[in-house]
Amino acid sequence: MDPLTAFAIAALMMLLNGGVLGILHRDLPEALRPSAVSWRIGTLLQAGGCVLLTVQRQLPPAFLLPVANFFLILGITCYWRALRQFYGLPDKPLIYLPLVVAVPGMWWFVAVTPSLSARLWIAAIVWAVIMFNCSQVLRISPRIDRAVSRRVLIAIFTVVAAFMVLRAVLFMLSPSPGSSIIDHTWLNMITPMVASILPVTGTTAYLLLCSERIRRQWEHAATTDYLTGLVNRRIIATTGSQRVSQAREHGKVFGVALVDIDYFKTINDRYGHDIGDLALKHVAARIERSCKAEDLAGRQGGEEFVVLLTRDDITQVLAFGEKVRQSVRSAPFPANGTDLTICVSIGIATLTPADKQFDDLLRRADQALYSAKALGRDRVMAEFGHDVAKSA
Ligand SMILES: Nc1nc2c(ncn2[C@@H]2O[C@H](COP(=O)(O)OP(=O)(O)OP(=O)(O)O)[C@@H](O)[C@H]2O)c(=O)[nH]1
Repeated sequence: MDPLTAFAIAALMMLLNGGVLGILHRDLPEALRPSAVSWRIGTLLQAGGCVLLTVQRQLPPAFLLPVANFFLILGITCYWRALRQFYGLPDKPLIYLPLVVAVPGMWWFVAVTPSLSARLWIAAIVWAVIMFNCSQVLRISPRIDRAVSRRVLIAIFTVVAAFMVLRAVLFMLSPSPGSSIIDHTWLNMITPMVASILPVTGTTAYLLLCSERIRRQWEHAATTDYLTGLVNRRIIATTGSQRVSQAREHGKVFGVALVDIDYFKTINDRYGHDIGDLALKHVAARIERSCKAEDLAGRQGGEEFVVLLTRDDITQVLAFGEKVRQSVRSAPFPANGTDLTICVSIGIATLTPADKQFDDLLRRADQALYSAKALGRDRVMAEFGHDVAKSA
């Protein structure tokens, strides 16, 4: 097989991948589509560049080589753009700078001062710069994305960049360098294969990156309360059961605080549901501020929140409840031009040997909360009628 046939096969594979991505991208969520479209354009441009390289014997090099390189470099620039869009980074015209510099340079070293080695170096540097930036976009986002496909893409960008530089170096070191990129050297043979790694294998890795993002979004939606951002009832129940076992194993005090906004219906009726929602977010934020890293706060439903606490002794659990109550009371929040002070009632229960499961603990915290409401609200009650504020 000669290098031109290899370029033709590579172009065909890229076209197929670009076509498949074109069909599949409609299945992606709205937020991922701009990035998928950029990736698809990148793949089709790469294919276009390879098609042009297959007909290079038929067209004048001064026209063909700059145009083919324009397609190829714009293609990888589109990958860079696609990754920036994927991670929500703003569009930056500067990403087209390598293209703007490289294409006239290519033309110069074909038409004015012909030099294959200069062209190879321009290609090597430009590809390395763009590949490096693509991997940087992926590298700075590990907290958002721990997908294996992210690491695969970084590896692909690194391999392609390294190959382009190696190709220029080997060409310079070769005792009898070929006069064009269609000579039958092993380097020219593997060039189309390495060039197709990105649009072919890279596209698969990119699609897996998208599917991992979708999976995470589903997982987040299934575990998080959409309004407050706290975990939902389901996670509280499963984590609560785990913490019961852990507390028994390590001899720690495990407590539950049920936090309920007082007269919440009145807030809704007087100020409207939107302000009610703001009040829920406000209380959620005050609770989170009072939590330690190992605590877990969640929304149980309506205007009720739950906090799972592991402490050294019971007084620390009770102190947490009082801290939350005072934190909410002391921080009015803006509602329709006025500062609204809201209060919460809190019921607290700690794990006892008699508790069989997490629900038993939750039930006793609920009874304590009921007492706090019955005694006039804006207070913390522990189980068995222990009024925290009064005893402090
Ligand atoms: N804005 C808003 N309101 C909600 C939401 N979920 C439940 N509610 C409202 O919360 C109110 C709860 O009212 P009640 O159970 O009577 O509680 P309350 O008025 O706080 O009374 P106490 O708890 O006894 O002090 C109802 O009006 C529900 O419509 C929500 O997500 N957003």
